[in-house]
Amino acid sequence: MEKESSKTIIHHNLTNENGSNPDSNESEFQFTQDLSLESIRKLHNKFVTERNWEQYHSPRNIMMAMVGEIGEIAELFQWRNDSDCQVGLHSWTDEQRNALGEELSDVLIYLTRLADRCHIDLPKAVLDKMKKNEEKYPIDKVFGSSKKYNMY
Ligand SMILES: Nc1ccn([C@H]2C[C@H](O)[C@@H](COP(=O)(O)OP(=O)(O)OP(=O)(O)O)O2)c(=O)n1
Repeated sequence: MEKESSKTIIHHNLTNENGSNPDSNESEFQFTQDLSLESIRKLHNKFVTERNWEQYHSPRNIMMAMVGEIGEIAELFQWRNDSDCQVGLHSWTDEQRNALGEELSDVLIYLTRLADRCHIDLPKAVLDKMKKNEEKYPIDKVFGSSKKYNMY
């Protein structure tokens, strides 16, 4: 049987038999299409090689850089009240939203770099993990509940 691409598998998981996503409608938030983890890995690899920075990019250094960037995300949220942290972050200024986008990007860039430096095929690992999550949390058992799997 022909091997299904990651893209096809994701499409199957997110759509019903009519090809539409049962969990969303057209007006809901979506990402820009078609930026794969592999393309991020390649772009960043080029950026690093052009600067002769591979020597600094050990798995441990990249892991620490990623944690630092996660701290920068936490800083953008710290001391805000609940009403300022609602879905969509509509009360944030454009400047604050741009800053968040930059920090999230730094984390994603370092995450793909960390997977690359550890020779972990991240897209495959994500699909495998999603499958495991689905098996561990069957919809009929967990619907509407946020308990951990060992509490059912
Ligand atoms: N040795 C490095 C340094 C930077 N970068 C790349 C990956 C990140 O996307 C971004 C991080 O850059 P900075 O360390 O300058 O961090 P910030 O952009 O968060 O700046 P600041 O710390 O001033 O907020 O640059 C990298 O790959 N390797």
